[in-house]
Amino acid sequence: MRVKIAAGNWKMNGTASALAELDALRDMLPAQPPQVIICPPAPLLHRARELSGPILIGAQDCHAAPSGAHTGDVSADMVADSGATHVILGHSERRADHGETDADVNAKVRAAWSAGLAAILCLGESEADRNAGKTLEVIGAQLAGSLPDGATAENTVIAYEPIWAIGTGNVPTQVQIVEVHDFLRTALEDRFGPEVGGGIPLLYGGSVKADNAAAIFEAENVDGALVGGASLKAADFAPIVAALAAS
Ligand SMILES: O=C(CO)COP(=O)(O)O
Repeated sequence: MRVKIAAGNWKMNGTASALAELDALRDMLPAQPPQVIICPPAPLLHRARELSGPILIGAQDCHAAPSGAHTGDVSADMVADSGATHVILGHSERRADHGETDADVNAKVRAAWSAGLAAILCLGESEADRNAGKTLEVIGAQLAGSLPDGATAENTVIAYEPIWAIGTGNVPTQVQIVEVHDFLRTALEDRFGPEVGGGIPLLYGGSVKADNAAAIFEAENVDGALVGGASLKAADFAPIVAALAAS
């Protein structure tokens, strides 16, 4: 059985006072929680890990190089040294804001694996791609280009995040979610074999809230969610964690 994962991406939100939400979330976890991962901004990683208890901590990016003259960047080793176990890579906001290509993301995933981190690899089509009927083509190319050989169920999580659904309240239909997740599952099984490809968790991300989470988690190949806005407050995120636990 695949691991279920509720991951929260705080993006560029939160200073030290926001860690009270992490503390509160710990107390709101269900008796049999899924894997819960909170990804705060980099300056909070150490302190987040100190108080997160059973909640795992992830970063939102890492550099592909192990060290060197890269002002402002953070290496995968530094992320691991903070106590984090995961790193989000290839998020559409980084692809847009920092011009990250599939090749860049591929190199970052390899750096993450070398540091012992699991990569949460994000893929997603734009609204124009979808309207042009190119969703699966775009997702397939991103998967092939961004995910290196060597992926396993332990070192990789894939998050499908349609760009037009992020922060907009526009959630895809269940049919659209199922189509992409089934496509990703088949692509992973074709490339890595049924055991490895069948074991890599697939998350949905984009406007997941307490009131739509349970329906999204019904799909066979949806193993959890990568949540932005609704992960910032424990009171908003805890019901999503509970819905996943009950799914
Ligand atoms: O981008 C996301 C998570 O990485 C999704 O963000 P929202 O949940 O705010 O739409």
